[in-house]
Amino acid sequence: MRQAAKYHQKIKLFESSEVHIMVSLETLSDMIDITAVAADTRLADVDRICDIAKAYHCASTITLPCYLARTMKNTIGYELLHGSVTGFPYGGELTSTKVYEAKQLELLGAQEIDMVMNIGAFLSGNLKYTKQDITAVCEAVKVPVKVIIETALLDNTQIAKASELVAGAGAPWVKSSTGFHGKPTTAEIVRIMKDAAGEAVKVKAAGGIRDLDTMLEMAEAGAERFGLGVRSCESIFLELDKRLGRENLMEYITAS
Ligand SMILES: O=C[C@H](O)COP(=O)(O)O
Repeated sequence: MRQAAKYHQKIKLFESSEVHIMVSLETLSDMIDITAVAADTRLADVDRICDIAKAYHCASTITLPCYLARTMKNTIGYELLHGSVTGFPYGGELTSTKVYEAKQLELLGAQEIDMVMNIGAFLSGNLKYTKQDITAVCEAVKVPVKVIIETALLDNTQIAKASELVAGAGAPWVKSSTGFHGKPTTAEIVRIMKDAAGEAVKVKAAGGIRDLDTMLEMAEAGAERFGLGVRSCESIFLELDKRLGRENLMEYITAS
C-alpha cells in the first residue's frame, strides 16, 4: 500500500475552500495525474504510467478508455485513482456519446473522468448547449468529472468565461488543456481559471508543464492537480529526485 508522505517541509501554502493546503516538493507528486492518452499510446506507455505512479505515489493514472482495465490490473494493492477520458481530445461528440462513454468508463471502474468541453460550440457562442453538454455528463456518473476547456485555443477572456461556465454546469473540476495544441498552460492561466471558477471548483493544470518551479507557481495560483504526459514527465521527476537529494527512481523503473 502507498506510504504516508515522510516529509513535512513547507514550501508553498494556499487556501482552498475551508482548508489550507500545504504544497511542498515532498508532496507534489501526490497531486500528479500521469497520463497516456496520445493517439499512438502503446501498452508499454500504459505500463509505464503505472510504474511511475506507483514509484512516485502519484494521484492517478489516466489513459485512453480501451486501456483503463490494464491500469487497474497493473496497480492492484496501490492507493491510486484510475481515470480515463471522454469526448477526447476534441470535444465535438454528441452529448449522448459522451454520456454513454462516461457511464461505460464508470462501470469499468474509472474513478475520475476527464472530458473535453465542446470547444467549437463555446467559441460559436452557443453557451447553453456547451453547458448542457457538461451537465449531462456530470449528472450521468457519480465519479468526479474534470472538464477540459482547452486553454490553448482560447484567449484570457474566453478562459475566464469557460471556467465560469464549467462551474455553472455543476462540474467539480475545470482542467486547462489536453496538451494537443502546442500552447502550454501557465501559472497565469491557472490563476484566471481559479478566479473565474470560484472556491467550490478545483483546477487541474495540464498541457506542456515541464518544470517544478512552474508547478509550484501553479499550485500557488490555485492548481490542485497536474496532468503530465508519460513521454514528457521524465525531466520533472528527475528534477524532483535531484532537489530532494535522492537517487533517481526513474532509472529503476526504466531498468526493470
Ligand atoms: O493531461 C494532459 C496531457 O496528457 C498532458 O500532456 P503533456 O504533459 O505531454 O503536455
